[in-house]
Amino acid sequence: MMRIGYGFDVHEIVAGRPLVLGGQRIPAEFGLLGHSDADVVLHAVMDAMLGALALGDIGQHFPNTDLRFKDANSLELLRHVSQLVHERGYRLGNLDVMVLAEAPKLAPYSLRMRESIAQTCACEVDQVSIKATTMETLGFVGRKEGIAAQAVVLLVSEGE
Ligand SMILES: Nc1ccn([C@@H]2O[C@H](COP(=O)(O)O)[C@@H](O)[C@H]2O)c(=O)n1
Ligand SMILES: C[C@@]1(CO)OP(=O)(O)OP(=O)(O)OC[C@H]1O
Repeated sequence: MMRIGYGFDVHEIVAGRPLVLGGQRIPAEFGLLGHSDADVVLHAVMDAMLGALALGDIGQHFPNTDLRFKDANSLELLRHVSQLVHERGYRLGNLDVMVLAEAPKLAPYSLRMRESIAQTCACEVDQVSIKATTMETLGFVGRKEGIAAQAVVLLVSEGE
């Protein structure tokens, strides 16, 4: 049995916060606004994993009104979601992420992001893909007002 899931998230660019994407601190003169560490990549990945099993979304599992998640490390939230997937009898087949960011250039950090996700989800690095695109200066991404990420995930029944 296989299940597919899709996730999307956006966070606003602000000064004075670290930029954390895919569980990695990325050098930049700005960060992202959020209740948690605002890791838009991991948020899209978690929503895709939850969506694949019709388990709701991250806002339901980790409410942004709950002080336990203030400045939360999203890798810890991903570990929890990955555990839920295993408890339901599934494992990650593969996941593919598209990051929409005008800056910074993310390709140099892609492997490290993939490694942190793979380690947290107990899978191989080649099961995790992270790509990035600019929006060619168009829209809120193009104006450097925010960064967005989309993710698709395939989950496979344990044993298959
Ligand atoms: N934040 C980004 C955006 C893009 N890249 C890489 O550059 C390539 C060209 O981007 P376009 O938006 O002009 O198509 C893209 O394919 C990525 O390899 C990046 O690393 N970080
Ligand atoms: C991850 C959570 C945790 O409080 O925080 P935020 O940083 O607000 O991120 P968002 O993607 O807006 O919502 C999900 C929340 O569950």
